[in-house]
Amino acid sequence: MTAAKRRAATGSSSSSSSSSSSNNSNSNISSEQQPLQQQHHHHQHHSDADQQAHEYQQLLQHQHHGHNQHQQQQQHHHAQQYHQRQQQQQQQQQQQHHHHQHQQHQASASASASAAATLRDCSVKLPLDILWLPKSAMRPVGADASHSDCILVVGVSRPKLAVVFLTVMLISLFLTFHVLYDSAVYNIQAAQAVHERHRLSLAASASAAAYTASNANHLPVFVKPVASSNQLSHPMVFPSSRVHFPKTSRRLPQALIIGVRKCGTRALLEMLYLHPRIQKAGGEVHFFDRDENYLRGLEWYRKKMPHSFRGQITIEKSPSYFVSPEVPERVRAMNASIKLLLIVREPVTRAISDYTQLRSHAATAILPLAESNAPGSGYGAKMPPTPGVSLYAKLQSAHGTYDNALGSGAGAKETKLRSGTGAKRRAAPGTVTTMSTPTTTPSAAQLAAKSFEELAIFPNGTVNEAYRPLSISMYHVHLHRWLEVFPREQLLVVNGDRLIEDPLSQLKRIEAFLGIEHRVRSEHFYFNETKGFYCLRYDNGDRCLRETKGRKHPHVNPVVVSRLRKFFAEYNQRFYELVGEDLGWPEE
Ligand SMILES: Nc1ncnc2c1ncn2[C@@H]1O[C@H](COP(=O)(O)OS(=O)(=O)O)[C@@H](OP(=O)(O)O)[C@H]1O
Repeated sequence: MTAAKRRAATGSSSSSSSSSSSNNSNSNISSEQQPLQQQHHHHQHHSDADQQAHEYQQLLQHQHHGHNQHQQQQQHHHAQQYHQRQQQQQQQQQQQHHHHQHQQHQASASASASAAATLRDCSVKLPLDILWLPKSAMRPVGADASHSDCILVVGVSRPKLAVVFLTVMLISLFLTFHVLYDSAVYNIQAAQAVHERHRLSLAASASAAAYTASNANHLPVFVKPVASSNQLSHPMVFPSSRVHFPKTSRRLPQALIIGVRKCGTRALLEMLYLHPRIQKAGGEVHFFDRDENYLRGLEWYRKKMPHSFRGQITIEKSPSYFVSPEVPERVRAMNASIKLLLIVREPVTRAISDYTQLRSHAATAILPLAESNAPGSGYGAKMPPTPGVSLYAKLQSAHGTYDNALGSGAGAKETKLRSGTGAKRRAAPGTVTTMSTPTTTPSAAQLAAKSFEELAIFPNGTVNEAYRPLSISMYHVHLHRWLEVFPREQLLVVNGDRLIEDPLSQLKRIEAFLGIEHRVRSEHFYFNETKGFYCLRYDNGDRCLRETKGRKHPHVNPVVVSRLRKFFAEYNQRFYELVGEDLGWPEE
């Protein structure tokens, strides 16, 4: 279209050069001469504007038939006469001042004429030409049924440039929309967070007042009343209507569940997560107890943490922290004021739970080296442990391989990461593994066949204290190392047996210990008869812990249980002394 316009714009100059070709178009002369004659008569009644429009029409028609017109002009000089008449008529009509309708025609025709003039100047400047033209400037192919007087003409002279132009426009639009959308979503989230904090502060003040009034003289042991100012130490709503939007980020944990394995560490974390001020790491990170993780540095650890708002507490749990000697110092190096949660259970029950888990994964487990390496402590051994070998040394020797023996959860992950050879080490059922003591180490199948009684008690009746499920239950040995590094006030002992029976009592203690308001309520729990445990109730549904939590334990001979309880009585006393609380575990 633009090319056609260009031709129209340069029509007058090209007319002479096209005269030779027009000579070959004599057949068209009479047919085009007639309209010119008709125009001659017609123009006597037309305004100056109409004449300009016709002039422009002729220019456009000239795009297609210019050579014919010029031939016509050359042969009959009609065009010259026509222009002379036009000039005369213009003068007459200017003097007569035509009525308003004709002035409108004049305006549109002038625009068309100026557009035609502009074509000569601007046709190469922009890839897009947009023009309003009088409809008479077009020659419709078929019958014209429309009633409008003007048409919009868009021409693209440089399609590639036009495409680039449009693409840039679209990208700009998209980016603008994206920024607006992000900002809207962020504002909504921020407003919700501010609202939630405001609600929390109101609830905290109300509950603090009520609590002080009714329970001032009945504070439970180890629970410190928490000042409300401490509960919301980072106000985010400013006095004016200006709001400081809270920002989420990954933060290093301010509290750790350090163990003990099989005492309810997962249940505890999930229950705490009911509290809006608690954020939890998804899995067990094992940062402090695995050198390959620890060497990756704190930034690696931080990136394993969930996003949290300022004022929320991030908690991670890795039960093996409790029994790993290097961990307390490493934790203190990260945060000397971190809060530690230690959940314990009656030691023999815990050992049986541990055995149950090991047995259920026996197909992928190996025997703890401690049992085969410790003098006289192998499965085939009939002798009791050598006197003089310290319990701690035995625990150390048992440590590395015990974790490899675990089939799932922390143990499974540890098998892969710590040894890197877990798969190779797995013994096929019925075969003997080729570990350091191949002749005495039983296969997984043999392991699975061993009863708890056989593993825990030697035939001579002495306790196999190097048996890992038992050695982990000697809580005071491990806790001693922690209390050498951290003050007692920084550690809370959670009663795992009570957590099973009455979760709320333990959660209230923990909320107070962490300095957060009481938000976990009895409505958050319901007892699931099928599972035999409390399950969690959320706004969007109920959830029990998976089947690996709350397994049915095998029947253990009561004589063995009694024997073990007597054995642990002394250790338990030492533990009570360390924590300053008697947990009342049975002694036989
Ligand atoms: N509410 C609820 N639901 C299910 N299970 C519960 C619950 N509360 C505590 N427990 C006890 O948690 C025991 C598993 O402890 P852990 O989560 O610490 O195990 S692990 O070390 O992480 O493998 C698990 O031990 P087992 O009973 O031997 O399976 C449970 O007794």
